[in-house]
Amino acid sequence: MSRPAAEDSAACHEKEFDVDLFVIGGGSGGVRAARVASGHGAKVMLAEEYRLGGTCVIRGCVPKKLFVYASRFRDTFEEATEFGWRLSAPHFDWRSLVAAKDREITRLERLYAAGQEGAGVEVVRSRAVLEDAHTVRLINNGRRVRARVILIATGARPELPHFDGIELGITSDDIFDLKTFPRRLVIGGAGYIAMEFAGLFAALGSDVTVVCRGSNVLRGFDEDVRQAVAGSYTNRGIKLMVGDSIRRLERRGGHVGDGDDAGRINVTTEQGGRLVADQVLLAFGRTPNTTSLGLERAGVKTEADGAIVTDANSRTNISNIYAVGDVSNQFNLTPVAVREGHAFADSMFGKNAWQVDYSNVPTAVFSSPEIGTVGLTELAARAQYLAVDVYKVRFRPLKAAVTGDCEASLLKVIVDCESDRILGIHIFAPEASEMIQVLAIAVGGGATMKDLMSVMAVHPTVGEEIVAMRTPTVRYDRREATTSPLASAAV
Ligand SMILES: Cc1cc2nc3c(=O)[nH]c(=O)nc-3n(C[C@H](O)[C@H](O)[C@H](O)COP(=O)(O)OP(=O)(O)OC[C@H]3O[C@@H](n4cnc5c(N)ncnc54)[C@H](O)[C@@H]3O)c2cc1C
Ligand SMILES: NC(=O)c1ccc[n+]([C@@H]2O[C@H](COP(=O)([O-])OP(=O)(O)OC[C@H]3O[C@@H](n4cnc5c(N)ncnc54)[C@H](O)[C@@H]3O)[C@@H](O)[C@H]2O)c1
Repeated sequence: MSRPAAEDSAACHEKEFDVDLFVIGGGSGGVRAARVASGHGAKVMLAEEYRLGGTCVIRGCVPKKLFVYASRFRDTFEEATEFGWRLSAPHFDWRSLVAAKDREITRLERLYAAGQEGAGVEVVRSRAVLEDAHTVRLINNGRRVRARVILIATGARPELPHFDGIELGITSDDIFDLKTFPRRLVIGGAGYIAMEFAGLFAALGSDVTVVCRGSNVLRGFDEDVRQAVAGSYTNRGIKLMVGDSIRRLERRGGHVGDGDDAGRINVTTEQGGRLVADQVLLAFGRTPNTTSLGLERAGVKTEADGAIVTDANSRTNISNIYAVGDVSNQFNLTPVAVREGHAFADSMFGKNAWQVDYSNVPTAVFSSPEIGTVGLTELAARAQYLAVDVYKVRFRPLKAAVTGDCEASLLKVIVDCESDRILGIHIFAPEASEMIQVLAIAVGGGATMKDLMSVMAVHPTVGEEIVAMRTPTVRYDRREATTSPLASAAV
């Protein structure tokens, strides 16, 4: 598609601007916004300082999921023998996995570049910073670009607290490219990244310890799911040190840069625990990329944590500057960044203005088994609604009957008693991410428990359990101040 010349495009009629839209950051939110805006006829320039595709493609969702796939072969090999297969001892080669991952993200990066080019977006490989509310400076060559509208889509980076020796740790940015497989991995934090990498590295053969500051992992998730995943990880040999955090890291020998990036690290925890690790993964959350971006020169307001303050249209306090994705630190998920970028571009440059609906954003943790969740947790529902029914079932998938796996899957549905509407669904089971994607359609559409029960099952599947629920396990009723166990289901 040919790009409209500056003089032809709507805003660049005003000759004071070089482009209609300047996008800072070529990650999930930025590339979507740039492509869609260009499709609406805007003259668009996008600056990316590292690699096109951003966190998700280069060092987030995609490489992580590839590693998760790799890790699941361990169970598959073991289970296969129960189903009659005879295999010679499988051997895992870390470097081959890293190389396969590199091939795929390079392919995706090229696709992203082609997508931008095909849409007529001018991509510049440079860090970009704001000079004022309409001027962006490219650090590579000092060029100044005047833009009618600026979109900040710079994402986030790993948050690092302060403790001695923290520089010996690595973050999720580094873990995908380690030269040597870490036989002993200590992980600080117990959120998404900690739990996903704990699970996958344990399955690949690492001895994993998670140091969790809180009383349980995955704060904010449904309590039953938190307990289920903690129990499952413990059964799989992952050590969970709850109520503790890392105090100090010290090198024990070996040198960084000697070709072996596993240097053996002594880890001391606040509770006096001592551990030895080849690598220490720091997974303490992420902080918005707003440092040295020139926001103060443009007058853009941020929160104390650096997040850009935006309204429901992703607009900042400066009327021509917008921000989407992790840089506004709300739902730090790829599909949210993408949708924010799309809504911004349609609303600003197309004929259809719309806003992102943040209710019922589904999410998954790619542990094994997975967690899938949408809507309110049981505790949140009980706080917000007068009467809540909780349907809960624990079961063993059919495959487990043959493999002898004793791990129970969990399905949980939270329902508003007054309207019968489903408020939340929480799953800890194989393929929970796939199930929750589809169930989110029902929850977002206002489905009731009666609707769910009326659906015919697909048999034999894991998902059929969710349409087979008939009686609530427990009812919390503040109208009558009662809590009644309603079913003796095996929970
Ligand atoms: C390990 C990990 C796993 C994850 N897994 C999932 C998952 O399974 N599912 C999910 O939904 N989400 C996942 N996420 C979150 C997801 O990656 C982010 O929410 C998403 O990438 C945010 O998109 P974004 O466009 O806001 O920012 P990003 O994708 O981070 O893009 C920002 C881009 O801006 C560039 N940049 C920054 N500053 C400048 C500047 N001044 N000039 C030029 N360029 C700049 C950066 O280099 C980067 O490419 C994961 C994150 C991590 C870290
Ligand atoms: N599957 C997915 O969708 C997926 C996967 C990975 C990451 N992400 C996104 O990336 C974000 C970042 O992931 P994350 O796991 O780093 O963050 P997180 O917010 O999920 O978890 C951070 C963890 O660090 C702990 N923590 C924070 N500060 C600490 C300190 N000083 N000492 C000890 N513990 C501390 C918290 O208690 C928590 O357990 C996620 O919130 C999510 O939005 C999503």
